[in-house]
Formats: sequence, structure tokens, C-alpha cells
Amino acid sequence: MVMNMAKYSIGVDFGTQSGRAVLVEIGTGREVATAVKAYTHGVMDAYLPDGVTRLADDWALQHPGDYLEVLHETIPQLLQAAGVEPADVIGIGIDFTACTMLPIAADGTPLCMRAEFASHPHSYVKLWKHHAAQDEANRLNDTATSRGETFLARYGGKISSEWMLPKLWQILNEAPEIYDAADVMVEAADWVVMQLTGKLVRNSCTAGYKAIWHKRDGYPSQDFFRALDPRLENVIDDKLRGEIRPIGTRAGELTEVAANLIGLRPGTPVAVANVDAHVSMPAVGITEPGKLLMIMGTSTCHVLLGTEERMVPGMCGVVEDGIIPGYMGYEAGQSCVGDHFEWFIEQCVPVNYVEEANRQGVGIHQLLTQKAKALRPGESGLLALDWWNGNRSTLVDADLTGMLLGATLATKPEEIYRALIEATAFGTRMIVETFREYGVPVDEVYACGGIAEKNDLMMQIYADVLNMPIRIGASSQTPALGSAMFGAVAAGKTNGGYDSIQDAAREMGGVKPDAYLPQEDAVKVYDVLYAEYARLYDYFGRGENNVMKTLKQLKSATTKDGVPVC
Ligand SMILES: Nc1ncnc2c1ncn2[C@@H]1O[C@H](COP(=O)(O)OP(=O)(O)O)[C@@H](O)[C@H]1O
Ligand SMILES: O=C(CO)[C@H](O)[C@H](O)COP(=O)(O)O
Repeated sequence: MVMNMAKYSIGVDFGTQSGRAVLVEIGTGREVATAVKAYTHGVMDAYLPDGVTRLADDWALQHPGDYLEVLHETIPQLLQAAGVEPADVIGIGIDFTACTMLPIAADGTPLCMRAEFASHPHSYVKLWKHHAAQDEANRLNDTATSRGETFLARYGGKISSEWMLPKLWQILNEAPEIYDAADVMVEAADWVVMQLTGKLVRNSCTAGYKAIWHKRDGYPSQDFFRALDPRLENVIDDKLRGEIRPIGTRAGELTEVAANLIGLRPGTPVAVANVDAHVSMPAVGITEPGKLLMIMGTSTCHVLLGTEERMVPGMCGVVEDGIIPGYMGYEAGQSCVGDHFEWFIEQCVPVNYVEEANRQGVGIHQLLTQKAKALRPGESGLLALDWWNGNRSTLVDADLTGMLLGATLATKPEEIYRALIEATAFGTRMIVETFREYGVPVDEVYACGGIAEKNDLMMQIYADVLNMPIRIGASSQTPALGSAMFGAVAAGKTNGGYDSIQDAAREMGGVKPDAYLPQEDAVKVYDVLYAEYARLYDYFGRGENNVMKTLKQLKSATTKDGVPVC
């Protein structure tokens, strides 16, 4: 009888709309089985699950029960589909969107799961794209600037409203009863690991990028927090306490209860959690500086390694060991990429396009992409700013909004679709040029994530706009593969895994054989369009014309929770 000696690791990627799990063979990186579970509650941006509690503009919540469903459903499916025994799974790792945070009770129960708080919006998970803490972010940035806090420079000069402290402070300001009832506030990533291991272990990646924690300096001082709000003086001990462990280490082992629920063996090593973007880098095989990776889905994150700590304006952050141990990890991003196109297909596509897509048996994205491909760069006469969900880098301003220029009575949906794609590519070029200008080399570009897989036109446009080849990650589930690799590192070499993420990346990460190459004619036209984009970017984004903010203020003055005020 031939014995199957293969060993496996499981990675689970908790995205914006779904959780994706993969079972990966150690050594080869072969993805033996994949399972996807859409979140039952999706993204809650209008109502709570009770169906009556209305959410204000800029809110985006999730239900933590959905994360448990992902684990309970996908992991047994993987084992069954692959015919793999639990004993052959040597480790498990997870990654998450971030900062996606929630208040929990001392026993780990999310406050939204307690009956008395079920209709309280602040008791739920605040998703990364919850942008309603912009006031708190502005006040935090003003206070930090006036006090000359050195941490600001490591975050490109501004702390984003998407991150932990503005969100936590919003809870304190608007729902002190929830703030008080919370034992601690945690990243959803760490909460899921806590469900698996029974222990709260905070990961250094989210602490570093999203909660202003520094490997040597720790969190900002008590003085700073007192200056922000006297009630926050002890916020770290009160609400953010807990051991912070470096990525690439073990958080603990599966408890008996968790193991029974997901069908694995108790004691299986569980990796310290990670962020969906950052975990993708080794999965594409990148472990050295100069190689920018774009993780393209609902949003795009740009991650890059460097050897020195450079202060780059408008970056999300530079964190030592934040992505790959031994390097400075840089992150930048665009908060609206796939969401941009989703808005368009949901709100702006005429019925005859829907009928045509149905006749062809394709989706709207495919139909629009097909039609947009027939256009040459510049042919639409359109130019857009990609700020439909604010600007994450390089302006770090959630109050900026979208803009389309050049539309006429002849403008067609595919022209707008293409202009929106181009706008996101220009936004990426702005990020790349800013990195270079401030001394962080970008020599090669890579992409992964849902969009890198699904939209070849988009990837060609990015290659043309950046005038650089773009290589695509080999896996269709790159973050989940990265998590599985960290699971194998948590197990360690003596248990059949790896001793470092670099070793795992060498054997299990990689790219597809073909790259998207820039086309000379397109590059020339996009250089012209990009110059115009950059002028509009400064004009609308750096205070010369604050019309976007005026419009937003007028809107909120005439509506309450999205409802017109008579
Ligand atoms: N063919 C396509 N072209 C462009 N965008 C797409 C296409 N198909 C899906 N999208 C967008 O991709 C996003 C989902 O990306 P994905 O990477 O699958 O998930 P997540 O953001 O949850 O990680 C959605 O916003 C959706 O509108
Ligand atoms: O900010 C992040 C990482 O730092 C978020 O996790 C990310 O932008 C959301 O990811 P996705 O668009 O793939 O769901």
C-alpha cells in the first residue's frame, strides 16, 4: 500500500464580502481545495440586522457571527473535497481586512451578540471602510501635529479615519455605554484567532499599521491621549491591552471546542493573524525590496519592502517587520477600486445593456469590459477622479468624493467604465511616483486579488499608465495562500512546515508565467491624461477648491441619517 505522506496547511482570507479558505500542500504550494462563503449579513451600510435601526452615511458594519460561519462551513468542506485527514493538517493561518474592529466582553463575546446591545450600531464590527470617524481622525491629526508627535511621519503625516483610534474614539463619543461595556476593542483578525485558540493575541501587523504601535516606542504616550480627550488617558491599558506578537509566529493551538467545530485536530498550531494585503506578498513569492504588490479587490492595497525607514507623505504607514521580518514594510492604498465598478454597474447601466449581457450569458462587468476594450486610450474624452469612497493615499481624506469630466450627450456606459478604470490606474501611478520621490524604490510591479484575476483590460491599462510590466500572482486566492504559508511557519520545520516565511515563499509562492507589458502608443496618451489627472488631483484634493467638502456639508445639513430634513 502506498502511504500518502503529504502534509497540508489551511489559510482563511476574510475579505470584505466573503471568507475564502484554501487547503495547500506543503512544499509545492499546490492548492488542493478551495471553499468560499459569502457573509450572511454582507456589509451593513443601511440597516442593522433588526431591519429597523438605520445607519447614517459613511457607516459600514459587519456581523462577527458571519466569520464563525466561514470557519464552520469552509474548513470541513476543504477536508471533504480533498479527502485529507485532519491529522495531516499541520497548521492554520488567517488574514483579515483591517482595521476591522469590534468591542468585546471579558469572555470574548462581541457586544452585538448580547441581547441588550443587538440594536445598537456601535456594538457591531466596524469594517475597514466605515468612514464615520473622520471628525475624530481630524481632531487626532490636529492634536498630533500641534504637539509635534513624531509618530505622524511614519503614517504619511495623517492617521486615517479607517483606523483603530478614530473608530474607538467615535464609540466613546457617541456611545459611552458601549465603550464602558467593552472589556477591550480588538481587530476582528485577532478575535477570530481568539475563537480558535482561546487566547487574545494581538498581531504586530494591525497594531503597527492601524493602531499607531511601534516595535521600539510602543503606543503614543499617555500625555498625547490625555491631550486628545482626558477620558482616553489610559486607553491602551483600558481597551487595547493584550500581548502583541510578531507576524510569522504562533498565536497558540486549536482548542478542543474550536477543533470540534471546524473538524481539525485539537492542538493544531494557529498562526498570529495578519492583514489580507500584507499576507499576500510572500504568496506572490516576494521577499525583497523594490517589488510593489497591488492587492486588487473592493479596494486596492499597495505593499512594498524597503531597507530604510523613509517618511513618505500620504502613505498608510511604514512598519518595521510589518510584512516580511527584517525589512521596512510600506503600505499605501485606494479605498475604492472594485467598489467603484460595483457602484457603476448597480446604478448607471441601462436596461438594454443588462439584456445584452443576459443574451450573451455574461455578467455586466464582462460586457462592459468587452466594449471598453474596443476603445483606444483617450477616445472617450473622459477623465475621472477615483475618490468615490474618499482618498486613502496620498491625500488621506475620506471626505473627498468622485468626479467625472468631459461627459457629453454621446457618452456611453463603457466609456465611463473605462474612465473609472483609468482613474484608479492614475491613482496608483500617483502612489508609485510619491514612493520614488521620497526615496523608496519601485522597480517592479505585481498584482493579485479578485480584479487581477478577473479583468485583463484593467491590468493592461495599469501596465500602460505605469509604463511598467505587471506580473500576476499564480494563485487565484493569494491572501488565503499567504495565510496557509504563515500556518506552515507557525507549525515549524520540525512539524513538517517551515522555520521562516522566506523559506515558505521560496517553495510555495510565485507568479503566472505571462506578464502584462506596456504598449508604447497607449503609454504616450496616458502620460498626457495623467498630467491632467495630477492637476485635478491637487486642485480638488489639496484645498485649492474645496467644493467636494462644501457639497458634503450641504448634504449632511439637509439630511439626517440619509433622510431629507423638511
Ligand atoms: N470583472 C470585474 N472587473 C472589475 N471589477 C470586478 C470584476 N468582478 C468583480 N469586480 C469587483 O471586485 C470586487 C470584489 O473583489 P474580490 O477581490 O473578489 O473581493 P474582496 O474585496 O472581498 O477581497 C467587487 O467590488 C466587484 O465589484
Ligand atoms: O486596508 C486594508 C488593508 O490594510 C483593507 O484590508 C483592505 O483595503 C480591504 O481589502 P479588500 O478590498 O481586499 O476587501
